[in-house]
Amino acid sequence: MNPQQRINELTDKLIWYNQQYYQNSISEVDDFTFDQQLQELTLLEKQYPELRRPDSPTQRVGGTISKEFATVYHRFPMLSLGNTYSETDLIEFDNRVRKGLRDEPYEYICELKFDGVALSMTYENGVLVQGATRGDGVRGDDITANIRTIRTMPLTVRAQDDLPALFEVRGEGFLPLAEFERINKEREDIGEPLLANPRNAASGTFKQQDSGAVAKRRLDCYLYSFLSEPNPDGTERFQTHEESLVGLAHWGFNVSPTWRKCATISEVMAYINEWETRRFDLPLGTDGIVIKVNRYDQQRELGYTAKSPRWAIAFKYKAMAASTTLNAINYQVGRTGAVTPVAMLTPVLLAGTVVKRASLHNANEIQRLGVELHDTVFVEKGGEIIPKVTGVDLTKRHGQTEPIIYPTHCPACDTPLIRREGEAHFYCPNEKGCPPQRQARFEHFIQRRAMNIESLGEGKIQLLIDRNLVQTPADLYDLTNEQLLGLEKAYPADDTGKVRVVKFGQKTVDNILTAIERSKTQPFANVVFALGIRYVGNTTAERLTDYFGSMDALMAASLETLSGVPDVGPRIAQSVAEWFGEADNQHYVQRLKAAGLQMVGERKVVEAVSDTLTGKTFLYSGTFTNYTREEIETQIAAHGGRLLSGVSKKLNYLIVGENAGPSKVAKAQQLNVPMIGEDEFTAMLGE
Ligand SMILES: NC(=O)c1ccc[n+]([C@@H]2O[C@H](COP(=O)([O-])OP(=O)(O)OC[C@H]3O[C@@H](n4cnc5c(N)ncnc54)[C@H](O)[C@@H]3O)[C@@H](O)[C@H]2O)c1
Ligand SMILES: [Zn+2]
Repeated sequence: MNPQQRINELTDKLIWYNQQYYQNSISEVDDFTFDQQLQELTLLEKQYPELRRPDSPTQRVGGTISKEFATVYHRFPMLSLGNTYSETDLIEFDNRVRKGLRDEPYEYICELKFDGVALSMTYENGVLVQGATRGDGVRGDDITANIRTIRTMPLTVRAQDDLPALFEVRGEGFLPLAEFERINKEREDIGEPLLANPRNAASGTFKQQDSGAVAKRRLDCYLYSFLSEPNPDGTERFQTHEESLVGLAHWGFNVSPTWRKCATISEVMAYINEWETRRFDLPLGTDGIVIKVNRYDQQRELGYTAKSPRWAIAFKYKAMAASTTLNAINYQVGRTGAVTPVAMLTPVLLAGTVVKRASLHNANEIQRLGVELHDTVFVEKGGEIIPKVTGVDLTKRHGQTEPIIYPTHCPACDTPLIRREGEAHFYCPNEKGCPPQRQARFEHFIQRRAMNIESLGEGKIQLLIDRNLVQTPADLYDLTNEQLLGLEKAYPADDTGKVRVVKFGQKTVDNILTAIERSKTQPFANVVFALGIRYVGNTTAERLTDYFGSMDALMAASLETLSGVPDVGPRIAQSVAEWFGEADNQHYVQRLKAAGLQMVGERKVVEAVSDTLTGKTFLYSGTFTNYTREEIETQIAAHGGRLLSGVSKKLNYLIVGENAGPSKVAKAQQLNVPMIGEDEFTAMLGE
């Protein structure tokens, strides 16, 4: 391939990766591969400057702006950072800095490189007025409503000291690891595809239209930069980056306490080494460290390239990888029947912990990796807690490897597996009889957010199932003291090496029976969630119970009615309708009802006030001065109107509030759906 062809190929590829990464929050390749290709392109362009394309990704910040949000122009451009994976490059960086500053003394501030999304927040007279993404560096997306959901982000800065009337702070928005795990656990629970990694999840979340949905994911942000115009007398608010970090923290901004001032590049190296493993104890993913010249006057002296400051550089850690042997694959069956392959490995030390298993995601992934049994594989730990298999060391492949034959039947109950249209996972369809699915169904039922019978956890359920005392969760309500007292079983050692003994003494039995009795007072929404209908998580359960008010009404609802419930899309509606359509499930619900569980909502069904809105359909978007979300819905229902879940030809009115979703507004315009404000709506009620 000649240089021109290679330059074109790399340019096209990198543009495509950038687009996927910044627009769709998808990583087509790992960062190391991306950075290597970018590096190769940079070198080629240096060698053949005349071949550099005007759209080259070496010349611009990779992000873009989107149509869904209003565009904002940054007062100060938001740049990228030069990056390196090598210590030699760092020493060269240090040499360039020394030369650039003509041997004047200087210091560095080292920070962790947080792996999330760059955000910029503007404050006017101490009030947060705008939050934006980096976009292409010059223009970004206005995501103020989403940024307001960050609990640690001050909406107003109440400082005693004189604040500049206008200033900007910048930082990295991220999804804390614990939150990432929680969301994925919940998604797994209700059969949703899992989020790939915390960085892409954060970036996808910040770009959602519905800030209510954003608020449910507890995003956070670490601030690392302060910008304002100089004081009227020409002096700067802060003289150094260090002062700005201290100042930000003092004003109540969330500054990670992990930064450190370093006098020399060897102190920087020590910081790098120290955090190479310590970073895994932090509450978020990090992928390196950032080194910045401390004094602002020196930063100005060093200046910028087209894309990044010359006074800073990112040192990136190569993903922590180890190589080991793949001994076997364990196929685990989840609550919804999804089969997940887990790699069983010869134990190996990785980022300070011994790793014995790693995720292989699904059948496609096994095929993509081309991995065989007894291969030497690479395992990596990224932001996530569970490491993953990322490749095969083909140089170590020997004659004894065996192709992996993906099971065609459930490893637990031998039912033929099925694959649904467009899904990567295989499923065992034997929901009721498959042992792990049955057990998971019980575990779902007893969890705190459902019926809260957690005293049955840790193997006790398994024993009840093993002894045939319960078939479905409804059987729990028939258990007696005599049946439970004295039950005992020793379970063989698992890979922790401990034999587990499950034993039902009188005290345990009392606790269990009390918890079962008490579960009858759990709210109706918890009962609906406990049923374990695919795609019905806590929030959806609440939406359904609010809307229908009783189990009878919910069971009788048609697919069409279900689809009209706010936040319930066609996919969920279908799943709910199918579930209640099965005779088995109807019988199950009847038994729970007979046991005395809550089958009606506590919130009373809305009382009719008038029929002024009868026959009219509504949808609202944004926030209102005189109504909360709930109140506006109540008003619509109380006056006989109906709420729709999306903009369509069937919609009569879109009620538009502050920060209304631009896509809804655009669609309403396109379909000629009248848009009304809050006051017009109030007038329609005729009150
Ligand atoms: N895998 C892919 O497909 C793919 C595609 C595009 C980009 N990428 C990755 O993204 C990188 C390019 O992204 P980039 O231009 O945002 O550069 P970058 O992420 O390497 O560095 C700049 C960014 O670092 C962040 N940052 C985190 N902590 C910081 C701190 N303490 N101080 C200052 N900034 C901090 C800021 O968001 C800033 O915008 C690439 O090097 C690559 O690794 C990957
Ligand atoms: Zn099965």
